[in-house]
Amino acid sequence: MSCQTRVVVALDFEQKAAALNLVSQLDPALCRLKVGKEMFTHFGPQFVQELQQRRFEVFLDLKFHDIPNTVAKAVKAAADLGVWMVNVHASGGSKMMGAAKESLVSYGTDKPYLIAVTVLTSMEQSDLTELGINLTPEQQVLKLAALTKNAGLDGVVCSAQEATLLKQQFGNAFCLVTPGIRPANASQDDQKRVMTPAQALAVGVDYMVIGRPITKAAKPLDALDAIVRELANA
Ligand SMILES: O=c1ccn([C@@H]2O[C@H](COP(=O)(O)O)[C@@H](O)[C@H]2O)c(=O)[nH]1
Repeated sequence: MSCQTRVVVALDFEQKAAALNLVSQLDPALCRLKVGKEMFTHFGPQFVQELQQRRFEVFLDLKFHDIPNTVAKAVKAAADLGVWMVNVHASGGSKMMGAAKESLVSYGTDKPYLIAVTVLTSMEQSDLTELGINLTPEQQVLKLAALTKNAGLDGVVCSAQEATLLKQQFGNAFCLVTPGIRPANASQDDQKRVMTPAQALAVGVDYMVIGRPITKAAKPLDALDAIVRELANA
């Protein structure tokens, strides 16, 4: 996998025109795009289709978390939309994840990657404690990743800080998708478990989701280029 295609640009914009202005300057051979709750709620499946018509592979980041039947149907709808990757919350449990996986069987090799969110990268120890979880973020990620692996999903969303442990435990084919990527000196914003692109590459991350360091930069293309160069030189 080339270093460039590890980058998934998170399109979190209020205005579709602003998102498309950035997209029109991007090369689908060099990055993928992520559509999350904000833009999907504003602009719906049609926006995903517009990106796909521009030849981008899309990660639909809606983090489904509901009863098994509902999640299975939502995941199937994402597959019908032709997305490259879709996700659910691992904390929805094995039955929910198993139903999601089952809903993709009929798509054969055309199915999207199905991954599960472990512990959000914006969360730290105190956030888990507040929820009554008396484990470290790393222990909780490991627990939810094991559940995900046993349910037969393709991988997890985690932070790059857990990548070494997860690759050791579950092997290289278990896909690790990591938000919380911040170039050195960039603002962390609300992210807590962060790493730089070069550090994330070194610990074996498969895909890096990067939003504000690119989309809020004065020159977004220069910011993306700098990240791509950092990865190429790592
Ligand atoms: O644990 C998670 C899961 C998803 N996200 C999403 O990734 C991007 C990150 O954007 P930045 O601007 O680079 O912080 C965003 O769309 C989140 O919804 C995450 O950050 N952490």
